[in-house]
Amino acid sequence: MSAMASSRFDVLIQRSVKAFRSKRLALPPNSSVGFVPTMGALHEGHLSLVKEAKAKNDIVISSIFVNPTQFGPNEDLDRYPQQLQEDASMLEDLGVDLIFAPDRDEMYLENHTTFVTPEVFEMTAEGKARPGFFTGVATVVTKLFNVVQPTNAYFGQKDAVQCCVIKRIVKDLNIPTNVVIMPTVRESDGLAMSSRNAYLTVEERSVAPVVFKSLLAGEQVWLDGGRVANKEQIVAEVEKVLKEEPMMTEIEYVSVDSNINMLPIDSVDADGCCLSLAVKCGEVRLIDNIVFGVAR
Ligand SMILES: Nc1ncnc2c1ncn2[C@@H]1O[C@H](COP(=O)(O)OP(=O)(O)OP(=O)(O)O)[C@@H](O)[C@H]1O
Ligand SMILES: CC(C)(CO)[C@@H](O)C(=O)[O-]
Ligand code: BAL
Repeated sequence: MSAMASSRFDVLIQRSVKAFRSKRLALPPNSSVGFVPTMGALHEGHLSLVKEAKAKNDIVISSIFVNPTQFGPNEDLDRYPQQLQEDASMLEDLGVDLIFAPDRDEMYLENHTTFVTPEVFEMTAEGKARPGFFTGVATVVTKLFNVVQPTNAYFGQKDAVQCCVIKRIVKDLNIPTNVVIMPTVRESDGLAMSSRNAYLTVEERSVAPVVFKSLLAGEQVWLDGGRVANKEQIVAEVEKVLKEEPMMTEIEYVSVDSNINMLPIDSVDADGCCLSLAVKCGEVRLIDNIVFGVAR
């Protein structure tokens, strides 16, 4: 993250835990605090979380931090999009009260050794695809919660397993924060908004909506079967639709799981499921999911 040598956002953005804490302590006592953690490069998906936080809380705080511990060795940590000034401007326009945007060294002191590992979620399809990812997420979110001390924290359904992980750490570690999950915001052609969509070429972007279309085709199998279907039928339909698009170069997984905890289920009855996938569109990894049946 580039150094912020004196900008008009100096009051809004706090870069150290110490400075942030003194601002946090100065907030009116008993104010409800809504918190939206992000990695920046904000889009309407993030902003939907901020708007909800604004509507339901006295104070809104957002964080912008590209968390190194959740990136695998061959992932995009060093080229993850960064645009702190633009992000701060968008958050200011929405009435965000404070932004916590620490440097890596501020969040992870030398010899940092304590990690939060939500082991069971390593068994999810996304957990298997990104070993260590959920340990990185759980660790940084625990740290952020300890710094920010939010009343309510807002996360997007697009990252379905992440939502389950956060709910679980809050429960397991007695963190006094209410976790709110918001629906996935999509482009008009159905593509789930994501900061990494910026990596797509024009051609890739034009075919990327097939991801959402394939999920809907999977749901249709379930609907056509009278809201009962075996997982294999659903997965086969999703894969068929994806394979019709040559620019979808690799299907990492298509998975049908419990819509409560994202762990595998045997069959998909009227209680529904979460149908999720990860694919490579060219070199860009896209994830998406839909829930059918009972809402999460
Ligand atoms: N399309 C979306 N709709 C709703 N929430 C979203 C959407 N995209 C991201 N979020 C949520 O915003 C929060 C911050 O996510 P993050 O900064 O990683 O953005 P991202 O677009 O998911 O990035 P990436 O492309 O790296 O996955 C998370 O809770 C995430 O689930
Ligand atoms: C929750 C989060 C901010 C933790 O780094 C990140 O995983 C994200 O942006 O979804
Ligand atoms: N939105 C989840 C963050 C990540 O993929 O690293």
